[in-house]
Amino acid sequence: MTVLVITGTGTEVGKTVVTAAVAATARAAGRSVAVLKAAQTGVRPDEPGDAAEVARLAGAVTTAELARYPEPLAPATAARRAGRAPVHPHEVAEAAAKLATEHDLVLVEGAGGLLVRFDAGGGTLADAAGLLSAPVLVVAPAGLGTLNTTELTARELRSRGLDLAGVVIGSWPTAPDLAARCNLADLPDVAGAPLLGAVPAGSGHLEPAAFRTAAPHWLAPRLDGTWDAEAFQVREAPRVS
Ligand SMILES: Nc1ncnc2c1ncn2[C@@H]1O[C@H](COP(=O)(O)OP(=O)(O)OP(=O)(O)O)[C@@H](O)[C@H]1O
Ligand SMILES: C[C@H](N)[C@H](N)CCCCCC(=O)O
Ligand SMILES: [Mg+2]
Repeated sequence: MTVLVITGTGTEVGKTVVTAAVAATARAAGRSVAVLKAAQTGVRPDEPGDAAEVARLAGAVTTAELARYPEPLAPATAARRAGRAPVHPHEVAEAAAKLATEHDLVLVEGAGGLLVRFDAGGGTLADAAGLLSAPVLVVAPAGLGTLNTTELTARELRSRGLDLAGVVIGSWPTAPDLAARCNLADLPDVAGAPLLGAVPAGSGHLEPAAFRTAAPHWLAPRLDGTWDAEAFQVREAPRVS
């Protein structure tokens, strides 16, 4: 019964693909998994959201979404503009805690980066992680620019006393440039936490069966009730030269 909060250095960095990879890895280890998308923005009511995308790629997982706002904005802004109730951090925490009573692993995906606002009071995913005392996984881009945003995110987590489980690269290029290769060594340094995996670019477009077979090779979470960074491995990590 583990809750893992999955955030990123920003939007479109691969949180959903990484969430699917973690879910598929847990499923392959025989664990029951729930995925909670705290608030979905930028998706119409009839379209699949991030939680559905995780289920498509990872297989049988419970999905939950607390609110959906069609405009592609921060949840607080989208809720305000839609004249709808926002999602508050305590609601995210309560929903995750309930799912955790029924599943071995609960993955909570935010919207955009750590401090994106969910409500008019400035509530964020970081607040939900604090209420849950849950470890946080940070998804980061591979290339130039990622060191700054990863360190900012790590510092914010640390200043709140939150547990940074580690960093996962959301999309590792087929032909990594010098910055990407150097970042394999620099990311754990600036984050003060291990690099726990790297999902190859294009993986989100694999057939689901191929995704599920490959995912455990990108990262290896231990799912026995604790989150152990040591158990994650970057396999076949490219050499830095
Ligand atoms: N490893 C990958 N393989 C294939 N596509 C990827 C990969 N990483 C990211 N993408 C693509 O990049 C886009 C953004 O990825 P994703 O949806 O996972 O981002 P996100 O961080 O979850 O964004 P959001 O803040 O909207 O939740 C998507 O179109 C996705 O298909
Ligand atoms: C619409 C998008 N894909 C995400 N769901 C929301 C991202 C909000 C980012 C806000 C910001 O940091 O400026
Ligand atoms: Mg997403």
